Amino acid sequence: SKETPHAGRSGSVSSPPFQAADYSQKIDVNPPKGTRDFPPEEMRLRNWLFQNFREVSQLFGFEEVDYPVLESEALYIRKAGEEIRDQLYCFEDRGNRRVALRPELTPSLARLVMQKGKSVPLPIKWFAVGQCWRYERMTRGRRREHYQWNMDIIGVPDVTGEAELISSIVTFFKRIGITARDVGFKISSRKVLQEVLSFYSVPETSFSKACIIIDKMGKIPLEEIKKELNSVELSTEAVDELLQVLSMKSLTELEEKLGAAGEAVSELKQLFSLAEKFGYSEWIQFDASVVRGLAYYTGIVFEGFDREGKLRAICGGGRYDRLLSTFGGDDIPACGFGFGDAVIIELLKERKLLPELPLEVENIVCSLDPDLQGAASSVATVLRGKGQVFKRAARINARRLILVGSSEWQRGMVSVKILSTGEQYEVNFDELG
Ligand SMILES: CC(=O)Nc1cnc2ccccc2c1
Repeated sequence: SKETPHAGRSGSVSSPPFQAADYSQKIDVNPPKGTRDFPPEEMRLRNWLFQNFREVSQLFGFEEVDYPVLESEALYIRKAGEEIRDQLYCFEDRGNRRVALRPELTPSLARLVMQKGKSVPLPIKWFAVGQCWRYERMTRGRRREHYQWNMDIIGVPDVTGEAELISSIVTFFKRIGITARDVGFKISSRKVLQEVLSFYSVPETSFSKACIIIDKMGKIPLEEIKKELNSVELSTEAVDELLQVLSMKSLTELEEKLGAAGEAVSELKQLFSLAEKFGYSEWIQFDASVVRGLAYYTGIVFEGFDREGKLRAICGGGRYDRLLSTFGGDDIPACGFGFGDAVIIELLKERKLLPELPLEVENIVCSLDPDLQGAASSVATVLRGKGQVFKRAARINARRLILVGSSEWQRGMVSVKILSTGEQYEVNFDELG
């Protein structure tokens, strides 16, 4: 029997004549489960949000980068029990390669930094706004894609990196009308956990697993948390001590527990004093329960939260000094954050801060006479090309209607109407430019 020909298959097999698909059955006009379309109005809001992401990133001297949405699955195979791993949108492509739609941007950044190696001087300050994917059983009806704004600083070993990143997010919030009364940042360090566990000679491999389990606090019962911590070789004594430290909300309390000599306390104190200098102290608080749900964080971690407590975390980030070595590279200190496009829009809706973004058109050119279509096109072309005369008008926030009428046109004139004021005047076509 004749094999059905494969696309891209060379050789003499003749493929059947192209059959237009038979759409007697109407196709499903909705996008795939968990994904969104962006019709014009939604697209204007998205562009407004992303424009603010980009302008803040550039204010802080970050350069924009991007990576393929499809990456090798190997970038995300971490064995710390992360949710992001269980929900990987992965498959085998036609070349039998294991690939995945990226669930986050940081591994791609690490890959590119390694690829660039010594050719890029440090510190590297890159930002990206990219679509990320997860494959969830639709039982939860949650989205399978979202856009994430990331800013990362590579090559800065001290907490000035984290201080600058938090400052950029505060700057973003202020630009869109969010204040320190609306949101705050919970800040801690994974070195708190490390120093507690070091008292109990817990194996290094348990560290990131313990972080992922602790990140589930408040989402699953405490008994379950304790059991899972036991299962990664934490003794009951270690677990009790840990839970007691994680409930701390003041650095003074933490210092009494861990002492002032350790890196955890000294780095947090340094970060809080830098926050004073940046002028965002009112936005941040120490909260030892923050660990974040990504395995690779090694130091300071932070998350933006809504003070009314109705929404999930707005953004999150921290230091990840070991990520490059897990990819077989040399370690370079790094820190960064991710900021999703979903929760922030929910927050703006809640606070009645969504911007009014009407369709904006500078000029409307209409011919009053069917055989003046060509003339109207000439006018529109001139306006699209230069339109200097109207830039001036635009400065006074004019919205104009340019009318091409036969009598005016015979005198080489077009009439201009400032719609906001109703004022109308004639302009010589030759002077339009
Ligand atoms: C609130 C929301 O949409 N979250 C969301 C949606 N899609 C994702 C896709 C990948 C990773 C995280 C994701 C997170």
